[in-house]
Parts: sequence; C-alpha cells; structure tokens
Amino acid sequence: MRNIVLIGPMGSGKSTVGAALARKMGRPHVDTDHFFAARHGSIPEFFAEHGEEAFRAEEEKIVAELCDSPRPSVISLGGGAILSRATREVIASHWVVMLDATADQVVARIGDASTRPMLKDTSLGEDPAAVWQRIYQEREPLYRQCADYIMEPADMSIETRADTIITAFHQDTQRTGT
Ligand SMILES: Nc1ncnc2c1ncn2[C@@H]1O[C@H](COP(=O)(O)OP(=O)(O)O)[C@@H](O)[C@H]1O
Ligand SMILES: O=C(O)C1=C[C@@H](OP(=O)(O)O)[C@@H](O)[C@H](O)C1
Ligand SMILES: [Mg+2]
Repeated sequence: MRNIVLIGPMGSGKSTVGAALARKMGRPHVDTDHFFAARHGSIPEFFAEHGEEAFRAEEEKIVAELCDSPRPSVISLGGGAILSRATREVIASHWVVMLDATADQVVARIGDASTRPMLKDTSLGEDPAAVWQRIYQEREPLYRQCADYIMEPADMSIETRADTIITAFHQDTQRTGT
C-alpha cells in the first residue's frame, strides 16, 4: 500500500499542492505540520520553547504514524523531515515526490517568515531568502536521494502541478507494476 509523500524545501507548495492532489485523486490528505500543530500547538511557539531537536523528534514519530495509514493517502511533509534517517527509511516504501523551488519563487510566495521558524535564523546577518538558500543547499542531496519523481521549479499553477504529479504517478505505477 503506497502513500504519495511530498517532500521539498519550505514554500515549495507541499501543503497546497498536496491538498489539490488528494482532492483530485479522491484520497485523504494529511500534512505532518497540521498534525503536529493539532497535537502540540503552534510550531513557531514549540520551536521557541523546546528548540529544533525536540521538534524533529516529534516530527519523526508523526511521519511514521501517518505513513502507516490504513488508506492510501497523500502526505505532505515539513521541509526538514527528511533530515531524519528513520524518516528517510519510512518513506522509501512509498511514492515520494520532491517539489523543487527557487529562493525567488518562495520569497514571493511566503512573504514574511513569521510562520516558519527556520527562516528566522538570521544570526549570520542573512535575510530570509539567504537563510532559505543555505538550508536548501544543505538538504538538496537528501531530497533528491529520497525522490521517485522530481518536479522542477517551473512556474506552474497549483492545479497543473497536481495534474502533472498524477500523470507521473500513473506512468510509474504502470511501469513498475506496483
Ligand atoms: N505553484 C504555485 N504557484 C503559486 N503559489 C504557490 C504555488 N505553490 C504554492 N504556492 C503558495 O505558496 C505558499 C506556500 O505554499 P505551501 O504549500 O505552504 O508550501 P510548503 O508546504 O512546501 O511550505 C502558499 O501561500 C501557497 O498558496
Ligand atoms: O524546513 C523546515 O525545517 C520546516 C518547514 C516547515 O514546513 P513547510 O516545509 O511545509 O513550510 C515546518 O515543518 C517547520 O517550520 C520547519
Ligand atoms: Mg507545508
């Protein structure tokens, strides 16, 4: 039983494209960040109070729980979830899509960084776009290594992205017989 798992950098559209994809496929959509917030409250507040390491530990448990869902689902991960080796192993048995993006696209989309605590790390004197770029470069090899399908950062609407992923999923399913 394979879920469709969306990974990629912050602001690449995992949450919004995941919702559109699930609607079009008639699958449930779950977002690890929404699940986290329902269980632990606001993510920025959790980061401020407990720090990133505690967030990652809870995030890892949530990904494992959600991937174990009884119905094939679309699961949007948070951008840093793939930092966990356990998470990389869990998602390996599902169909994983990397949504790629550029710093310019993301800055235009998410505006201020108040809802994404990772972008607040301006200790090196960087602006949010530079922080995003630095984090992206650190994680890019992991995203690519985990992905069955990579959606390059073309300017496409959310609906078109979802349709493109569905086509790729059906082609891959036919090719591999899974
Ligand atoms: N293809 C797209 N075109 C335009 N805006 C987009 C696109 N994908 C996402 N967005 C917008 O970018 C913002 C961040 O998207 P989101 O799904 O929260 O990203 P992520 O979950 O990867 O951090 C949202 O406001 C969303 O509506
Ligand atoms: O990249 C990251 O480390 C994070 C990305 C966020 O999710 P999105 O990628 O959905 O924005 C959220 O999990 C948290 O703020 C940390
Ligand atoms: Mg998201």
